[in-house]
Amino acid sequence: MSCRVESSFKMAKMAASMLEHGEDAFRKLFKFYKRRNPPPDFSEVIDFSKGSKHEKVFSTELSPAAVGENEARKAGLQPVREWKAFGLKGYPGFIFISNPFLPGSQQYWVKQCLKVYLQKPNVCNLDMHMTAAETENIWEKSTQLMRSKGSGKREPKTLLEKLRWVTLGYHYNWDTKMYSAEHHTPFPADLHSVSKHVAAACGFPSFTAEAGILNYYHSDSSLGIHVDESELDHTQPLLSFSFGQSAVFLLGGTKREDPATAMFMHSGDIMVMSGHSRLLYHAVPRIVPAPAAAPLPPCLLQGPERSAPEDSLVRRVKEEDWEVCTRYMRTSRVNMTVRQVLGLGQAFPSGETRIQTLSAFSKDSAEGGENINSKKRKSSSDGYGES
Ligand SMILES: O=C(O)CCC(=O)C(=O)O
Ligand SMILES: [Fe+2]
Repeated sequence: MSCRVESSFKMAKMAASMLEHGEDAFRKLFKFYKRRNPPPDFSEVIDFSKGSKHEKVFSTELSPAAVGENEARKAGLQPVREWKAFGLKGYPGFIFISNPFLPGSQQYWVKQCLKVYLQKPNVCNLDMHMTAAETENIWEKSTQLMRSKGSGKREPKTLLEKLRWVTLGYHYNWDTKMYSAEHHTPFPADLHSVSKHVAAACGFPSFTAEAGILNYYHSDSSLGIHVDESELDHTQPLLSFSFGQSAVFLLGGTKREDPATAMFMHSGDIMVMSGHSRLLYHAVPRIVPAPAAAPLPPCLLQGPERSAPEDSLVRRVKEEDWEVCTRYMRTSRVNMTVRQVLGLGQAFPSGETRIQTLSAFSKDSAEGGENINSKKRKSSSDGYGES
Protein backbone atom coordinates (compact mmCIF):
# COMPACT_ATOMS: atom_id res chain seq x y z
CA MET A 1 0.00 0.00 0.00
CA SER A 2 1.50 3.39 -0.94
CA CYS A 3 1.75 6.17 1.68
CA ARG A 4 -0.96 8.13 -0.06
CA VAL A 5 -3.41 5.23 -0.11
CA GLU A 6 -2.55 4.45 3.49
CA SER A 7 -3.36 8.00 4.58
CA SER A 8 -6.61 8.01 2.59
CA PHE A 9 -7.43 4.81 4.43
CA LYS A 10 -6.66 6.57 7.74
CA MET A 11 -8.91 9.49 6.74
CA ALA A 12 -11.73 7.09 5.85
CA LYS A 13 -11.34 5.41 9.25
CA MET A 14 -11.37 8.82 10.91
CA ALA A 15 -14.54 9.77 9.00
CA ALA A 16 -16.23 6.53 10.11
CA SER A 17 -15.27 7.10 13.73
CA MET A 18 -16.69 10.64 13.54
CA LEU A 19 -20.06 9.26 12.67
CA GLU A 20 -19.85 6.70 15.45
CA HIS A 21 -19.14 9.38 18.02
CA GLY A 22 -21.87 11.66 16.71
CA GLU A 23 -19.44 14.54 16.28
CA ASP A 24 -19.65 16.57 13.11
CA ALA A 25 -16.94 16.42 10.46
CA PHE A 26 -15.63 19.97 10.93
CA ARG A 27 -15.29 19.78 14.73
CA LYS A 28 -13.61 16.41 14.49
CA LEU A 29 -11.09 17.72 11.95
CA PHE A 30 -10.51 20.83 14.07
CA LYS A 31 -9.72 18.66 17.10
CA PHE A 32 -7.57 16.35 14.97
CA TYR A 33 -5.28 19.21 13.89
CA LYS A 34 -5.31 20.92 17.28
CA ARG A 35 -4.19 17.76 19.10
CA ARG A 36 -0.78 17.95 20.82
CA ASN A 37 -0.15 14.39 21.89
CA PRO A 38 0.52 12.61 19.65
CA PRO A 39 0.90 15.39 17.06
CA PRO A 40 -1.35 15.01 13.99
CA ASP A 41 -0.30 13.74 10.59
CA PHE A 42 -0.17 16.76 8.25
CA SER A 43 0.12 14.72 5.05
CA GLU A 44 -3.46 15.52 3.97
CA VAL A 45 -3.02 19.29 4.35
CA ILE A 46 -2.95 21.02 0.96
CA ASP A 47 0.27 22.98 0.43
CA PHE A 48 -0.20 25.61 -2.29
CA SER A 49 3.53 26.41 -2.23
CA LYS A 50 3.95 23.05 -4.01
CA GLY A 51 1.77 24.26 -6.92
CA SER A 52 -1.29 22.52 -8.31
CA LYS A 53 -0.21 18.91 -7.70
CA HIS A 54 -3.10 18.17 -5.36
CA GLU A 55 -6.21 16.79 -7.09
CA LYS A 56 -8.42 19.57 -5.67
CA VAL A 57 -6.06 22.45 -6.62
CA PHE A 58 -6.00 24.21 -10.00
CA SER A 59 -4.07 27.25 -11.24
CA THR A 60 -6.21 30.27 -11.90
CA GLU A 61 -5.76 33.41 -13.99
CA LEU A 62 -6.04 36.81 -12.33
CA SER A 63 -6.36 40.21 -14.07
CA PRO A 64 -2.80 41.59 -14.56
CA ALA A 65 -4.15 44.67 -16.36
CA ALA A 66 -6.22 45.68 -13.31
CA VAL A 67 -3.13 46.80 -11.36
CA GLY A 68 -0.30 48.86 -12.86
CA GLU A 69 3.17 47.42 -12.23
CA ASN A 70 4.28 50.60 -10.58
CA GLU A 71 1.23 50.67 -8.31
CA ALA A 72 1.86 47.05 -7.31
CA ARG A 73 5.54 47.79 -6.60
CA LYS A 74 4.67 50.80 -4.44
CA ALA A 75 2.53 48.50 -2.29
CA GLY A 76 5.33 45.93 -2.04
CA LEU A 77 3.75 43.48 -4.51
CA GLN A 78 5.23 41.73 -7.54
CA PRO A 79 3.56 42.49 -10.89
CA VAL A 80 0.24 40.60 -10.98
CA ARG A 81 1.36 38.53 -14.01
CA GLU A 82 4.00 36.91 -11.73
CA TRP A 83 1.53 35.89 -8.99
CA LYS A 84 0.84 32.21 -8.47
CA ALA A 85 -2.89 31.98 -7.89
CA PHE A 86 -4.95 28.86 -7.27
CA GLY A 87 -8.54 27.79 -6.97
CA LEU A 88 -9.93 24.85 -5.04
CA LYS A 89 -12.41 22.40 -6.60
CA GLY A 90 -15.75 22.58 -4.83
CA TYR A 91 -15.11 26.10 -3.49
CA PRO A 92 -16.09 28.61 -6.20
CA GLY A 93 -14.86 32.14 -5.41
CA PHE A 94 -11.99 30.95 -3.23
CA ILE A 95 -8.60 32.22 -4.45
CA PHE A 96 -5.25 31.41 -2.87
CA ILE A 97 -2.28 33.60 -3.84
CA SER A 98 1.05 32.07 -2.91
CA ASN A 99 3.25 34.88 -1.51
CA PRO A 100 3.04 37.66 -4.11
CA PHE A 101 5.18 40.05 -2.04
CA LEU A 102 8.42 41.61 -3.25
CA PRO A 103 11.55 40.68 -1.28
CA GLY A 104 11.68 42.75 1.90
CA SER A 105 8.10 43.96 1.86
CA GLN A 106 6.72 41.28 4.22
CA GLN A 107 9.00 42.82 6.86
CA TYR A 108 7.19 46.12 6.45
CA TRP A 109 3.74 44.59 7.07
CA VAL A 110 5.01 42.68 10.09
CA LYS A 111 6.42 45.89 11.53
CA GLN A 112 3.16 47.73 10.85
CA CYS A 113 1.23 45.03 12.76
CA LEU A 114 3.60 45.02 15.72
CA LYS A 115 4.51 48.69 16.00
CA VAL A 116 2.00 50.87 14.17
CA TYR A 117 -1.48 49.38 13.76
CA LEU A 118 -1.78 48.58 17.47
CA GLN A 119 -1.57 52.29 18.31
CA LYS A 120 -4.56 54.51 19.00
CA PRO A 121 -7.03 55.28 17.53
CA ASN A 122 -7.12 51.57 16.65
CA VAL A 123 -8.62 49.22 19.22
CA CYS A 124 -6.97 46.12 20.71
CA ASN A 125 -7.81 43.38 23.24
CA LEU A 126 -5.68 45.09 25.90
CA ASP A 127 -8.07 48.09 25.88
CA MET A 128 -10.76 45.83 27.33
CA HIS A 129 -9.12 45.63 30.74
CA MET A 130 -6.48 48.38 30.79
CA THR A 131 -6.57 52.16 30.92
CA ALA A 132 -5.73 54.31 27.92
CA ALA A 133 -2.46 55.34 29.59
CA GLU A 134 -1.49 51.71 30.16
CA THR A 135 -2.04 50.75 26.51
CA GLU A 136 -0.14 53.73 25.17
CA ASN A 137 3.25 53.06 23.52
CA ILE A 138 2.89 49.26 23.60
CA TRP A 139 5.89 48.86 21.28
CA GLU A 140 8.20 51.10 23.33
CA LYS A 141 7.18 49.56 26.67
CA SER A 142 7.53 46.02 25.30
CA THR A 143 10.87 46.50 23.58
CA GLN A 144 12.31 48.04 26.74
CA LEU A 145 11.20 45.01 28.76
CA MET A 146 12.29 42.53 26.05
CA ARG A 147 15.81 44.02 26.01
CA SER A 148 16.17 43.80 29.79
CA LYS A 149 14.66 40.29 29.96
CA GLY A 150 16.65 37.08 30.17
CA SER A 151 15.25 33.88 28.73
CA GLY A 152 13.51 32.86 31.97
CA LYS A 153 9.93 31.70 31.38
CA ARG A 154 8.78 33.14 34.69
CA GLU A 155 9.39 36.73 33.68
CA PRO A 156 6.27 38.85 33.10
CA LYS A 157 4.86 38.93 29.58
CA THR A 158 5.28 42.13 27.61
CA LEU A 159 2.17 43.89 26.29
CA LEU A 160 3.19 42.79 22.81
CA GLU A 161 3.13 39.18 23.96
CA LYS A 162 -0.34 39.73 25.45
CA LEU A 163 -1.69 41.25 22.25
CA ARG A 164 -4.35 39.05 20.62
CA TRP A 165 -6.28 41.26 18.22
CA VAL A 166 -6.46 44.77 16.79
CA THR A 167 -9.40 46.25 14.88
CA LEU A 168 -9.15 48.94 12.20
CA GLY A 169 -11.63 51.21 10.40
CA TYR A 170 -15.14 50.18 11.43
CA HIS A 171 -14.24 48.49 14.70
CA TYR A 172 -15.85 45.09 15.03
CA ASN A 173 -17.85 44.80 18.24
CA TRP A 174 -17.14 41.30 19.60
CA ASP A 175 -20.19 41.32 21.88
CA THR A 176 -22.89 42.53 19.49
CA LYS A 177 -21.04 41.04 16.47
CA MET A 178 -21.78 44.24 14.58
CA TYR A 179 -20.09 47.26 13.09
CA SER A 180 -21.55 50.72 13.60
CA ALA A 181 -21.21 54.21 12.13
CA GLU A 182 -20.29 55.57 15.58
CA HIS A 183 -17.32 53.30 16.13
CA HIS A 184 -15.11 54.19 13.21
CA THR A 185 -11.58 55.59 12.78
CA PRO A 186 -9.61 56.13 9.55
CA PHE A 187 -8.50 52.91 7.87
CA PRO A 188 -4.68 52.80 7.36
CA ALA A 189 -3.86 54.11 3.87
CA ASP A 190 -1.07 51.58 3.19
CA LEU A 191 -3.22 48.55 4.01
CA HIS A 192 -6.09 50.09 2.06
CA SER A 193 -3.85 50.36 -0.96
CA VAL A 194 -2.44 46.81 -0.90
CA SER A 195 -5.96 45.44 -0.33
CA LYS A 196 -7.38 47.43 -3.24
CA HIS A 197 -4.72 45.97 -5.57
CA VAL A 198 -5.28 42.39 -4.43
CA ALA A 199 -9.06 42.73 -4.78
CA ALA A 200 -8.74 44.38 -8.23
CA ALA A 201 -6.41 41.61 -9.45
CA CYS A 202 -9.06 39.10 -8.34
CA GLY A 203 -11.85 40.84 -10.26
CA PHE A 204 -13.19 43.26 -7.61
CA PRO A 205 -12.07 46.71 -8.80
CA SER A 206 -14.56 48.59 -6.60
CA PHE A 207 -13.49 46.92 -3.33
CA THR A 208 -12.95 49.40 -0.50
CA ALA A 209 -11.13 48.35 2.66
CA GLU A 210 -13.33 49.56 5.52
CA ALA A 211 -12.65 47.20 8.42
CA GLY A 212 -9.70 45.11 9.48
CA ILE A 213 -9.18 42.47 12.13
CA LEU A 214 -5.60 41.58 12.95
CA ASN A 215 -5.07 38.32 14.80
CA TYR A 216 -1.86 37.59 16.72
CA TYR A 217 -1.21 33.86 17.15
CA HIS A 218 1.40 32.05 19.25
CA SER A 219 2.49 28.40 19.05
CA ASP A 220 -0.53 27.20 21.05
CA SER A 221 -3.18 29.54 19.59
CA SER A 222 -6.15 28.49 17.55
CA LEU A 223 -9.17 30.25 16.08
CA GLY A 224 -12.57 28.60 16.44
CA ILE A 225 -15.02 27.64 13.71
CA HIS A 226 -16.86 30.74 12.52
CA VAL A 227 -18.22 32.61 9.54
CA ASP A 228 -17.63 36.33 8.85
CA GLU A 229 -21.08 37.61 8.07
CA SER A 230 -21.34 40.86 10.02
CA GLU A 231 -20.37 42.95 7.00
CA LEU A 232 -23.48 44.27 5.24
CA ASP A 233 -22.18 43.73 1.72
CA HIS A 234 -21.33 40.11 0.98
CA THR A 235 -20.80 40.71 -2.74
CA GLN A 236 -17.32 42.02 -1.91
CA PRO A 237 -14.55 39.61 -0.94
CA LEU A 238 -12.83 39.05 2.38
CA LEU A 239 -9.04 39.26 2.12
CA SER A 240 -6.64 37.52 4.46
CA PHE A 241 -2.88 38.14 4.70
CA SER A 242 -0.56 35.85 6.69
CA PHE A 243 2.92 36.48 8.05
CA GLY A 244 5.36 34.52 10.17
CA GLN A 245 4.77 30.95 11.29
CA SER A 246 2.62 28.69 9.14
CA ALA A 247 -0.91 27.72 10.08
CA VAL A 248 -3.36 24.98 9.21
CA PHE A 249 -6.50 26.65 7.87
CA LEU A 250 -9.78 24.74 7.57
CA LEU A 251 -12.34 25.74 4.97
CA GLY A 252 -15.79 24.24 5.48
CA GLY A 253 -19.22 24.70 4.03
CA THR A 254 -22.24 26.94 4.45
CA LYS A 255 -23.29 24.95 7.53
CA ARG A 256 -21.12 24.68 10.64
CA GLU A 257 -21.12 20.89 10.54
CA ASP A 258 -20.18 20.52 6.86
CA PRO A 259 -16.86 18.76 6.19
CA ALA A 260 -13.78 20.94 5.73
CA THR A 261 -10.61 21.01 3.63
CA ALA A 262 -7.27 21.60 5.36
CA MET A 263 -4.59 23.82 3.83
CA PHE A 264 -1.37 25.49 4.96
CA MET A 265 -1.06 29.25 5.06
CA HIS A 266 2.59 30.25 4.93
CA SER A 267 4.21 33.62 5.40
CA GLY A 268 3.22 36.04 2.63
CA ASP A 269 0.23 34.00 1.45
CA ILE A 270 -3.03 35.79 0.65
CA MET A 271 -6.45 34.21 0.65
CA VAL A 272 -9.50 35.73 -1.01
CA MET A 273 -12.96 34.51 -0.05
CA SER A 274 -15.51 35.72 -2.55
CA GLY A 275 -18.78 34.67 -4.19
CA HIS A 276 -19.96 31.30 -2.84
CA SER A 277 -16.89 31.07 -0.60
CA ARG A 278 -17.45 34.46 1.07
CA LEU A 279 -19.75 32.98 3.70
CA LEU A 280 -18.14 29.61 4.34
CA TYR A 281 -17.27 28.42 7.84
CA HIS A 282 -13.55 28.36 8.55
CA ALA A 283 -11.10 28.00 11.42
CA VAL A 284 -7.40 27.87 12.32
CA PRO A 285 -6.84 24.84 14.55
CA ARG A 286 -3.06 25.00 14.65
CA ILE A 287 0.08 27.01 14.22
CA VAL A 288 2.91 24.85 12.87
CA PRO A 289 6.16 26.41 14.10
CA ALA A 290 9.23 26.04 11.94
CA PRO A 291 12.12 23.96 13.32
CA ALA A 292 14.16 25.75 16.01
CA ALA A 293 17.25 25.67 13.76
CA ALA A 294 15.51 27.84 11.10
CA PRO A 295 12.65 29.53 12.93
CA LEU A 296 11.84 32.13 10.27
CA PRO A 297 10.90 31.40 6.65
CA PRO A 298 13.52 32.66 4.14
CA CYS A 299 10.93 34.92 2.44
CA LEU A 300 10.51 36.82 5.70
CA LEU A 301 14.23 37.17 6.37
CA GLN A 302 14.90 38.47 2.89
CA GLY A 303 15.67 42.19 2.86
CA PRO A 304 14.61 44.48 -0.01
CA GLU A 305 16.62 44.01 -3.24
CA ARG A 306 17.13 47.75 -3.54
CA SER A 307 16.03 50.62 -1.41
CA ALA A 308 12.43 51.63 -1.85
CA PRO A 309 11.72 54.43 -4.33
CA GLU A 310 10.65 57.76 -2.82
CA ASP A 311 6.98 57.22 -3.69
CA SER A 312 6.78 53.71 -2.22
CA LEU A 313 4.31 53.07 0.60
CA VAL A 314 6.43 50.19 1.80
CA ARG A 315 9.55 51.52 3.51
CA ARG A 316 12.63 49.63 4.66
CA VAL A 317 12.31 48.50 8.29
CA LYS A 318 14.98 49.91 10.61
CA GLU A 319 17.41 47.27 11.82
CA GLU A 320 16.65 47.84 15.50
CA ASP A 321 12.90 47.43 14.82
CA TRP A 322 13.40 44.32 12.72
CA GLU A 323 15.45 42.78 15.52
CA VAL A 324 12.40 42.99 17.83
CA CYS A 325 10.06 41.77 15.06
CA THR A 326 12.20 38.67 14.36
CA ARG A 327 12.27 37.82 18.04
CA TYR A 328 8.50 37.99 18.17
CA MET A 329 7.88 36.20 14.87
CA ARG A 330 10.08 33.22 15.75
CA THR A 331 7.09 31.77 17.56
CA SER A 332 4.19 33.82 16.21
CA ARG A 333 1.90 34.30 13.28
CA VAL A 334 0.13 37.54 12.40
CA ASN A 335 -2.93 37.52 10.18
CA MET A 336 -4.71 40.57 8.78
CA THR A 337 -8.24 40.20 7.41
CA VAL A 338 -9.63 43.11 5.43
CA ARG A 339 -13.31 43.61 4.75
CA GLN A 340 -15.68 45.99 3.00
CA VAL A 341 -18.58 46.61 5.38
CA LEU A 342 -21.06 48.69 3.37
CA GLY A 343 -22.13 48.42 -0.23
CA LEU A 344 -21.91 51.41 -2.55
CA GLY A 345 -24.33 54.08 -1.24
CA GLN A 346 -25.38 51.82 1.63
CA ALA A 347 -25.74 53.11 5.21
CA PHE A 348 -26.04 51.33 8.53
CA PRO A 349 -29.62 50.24 9.16
CA SER A 350 -31.88 51.90 11.72
CA GLY A 351 -32.10 50.59 15.29
CA GLU A 352 -35.04 48.34 14.53
CA THR A 353 -33.40 46.55 11.62
CA ARG A 354 -30.26 46.23 13.68
CA ILE A 355 -32.10 44.31 16.36
CA GLN A 356 -33.39 41.93 13.70
CA THR A 357 -29.87 41.45 12.34
CA LEU A 358 -28.54 40.87 15.83
CA SER A 359 -31.09 38.16 16.60
CA ALA A 360 -30.17 36.34 13.40
CA PHE A 361 -26.53 36.31 14.56
CA SER A 362 -27.39 35.22 18.12
CA LYS A 363 -29.03 32.12 16.70
CA ASP A 364 -25.73 31.28 15.07
CA SER A 365 -23.72 31.68 18.26
CA ALA A 366 -26.22 29.65 20.27
CA GLU A 367 -25.57 26.67 18.01
CA GLY A 368 -21.87 26.65 18.88
CA GLY A 369 -21.93 25.51 22.46
CA GLU A 370 -18.21 24.99 22.95
CA ASN A 371 -15.36 27.26 23.82
CA ILE A 372 -13.55 27.18 20.54
CA ASN A 373 -16.70 28.26 18.75
CA SER A 374 -17.02 31.45 20.72
CA LYS A 375 -14.11 33.16 18.98
CA LYS A 376 -15.71 36.54 18.72
CA ARG A 377 -16.99 36.65 22.31
CA LYS A 378 -13.85 35.21 23.93
CA SER A 379 -11.71 37.56 21.93
CA SER A 380 -13.28 40.56 23.67
CA SER A 381 -10.85 39.93 26.49
CA ASP A 382 -8.51 37.04 26.01
CA GLY A 383 -8.19 36.19 22.36
CA TYR A 384 -8.83 32.73 20.97
CA GLY A 385 -9.54 29.41 22.57
CA GLU A 386 -5.98 28.58 23.48
CA SER A 387 -4.98 25.35 25.06
O1 LIG B 1 -5.98 33.73 10.84
C1 LIG B 1 -6.60 33.36 9.85
O2 LIG B 1 -6.08 32.79 8.89
C2 LIG B 1 -8.10 33.56 9.80
C3 LIG B 1 -8.60 34.78 10.48
C4 LIG B 1 -10.08 34.88 10.43
O3 LIG B 1 -10.75 33.99 9.98
C5 LIG B 1 -10.77 36.08 10.94
O4 LIG B 1 -10.12 36.99 11.47
O5 LIG B 1 -11.98 36.16 10.79
FE1 LIG C 1 -12.76 34.58 9.66
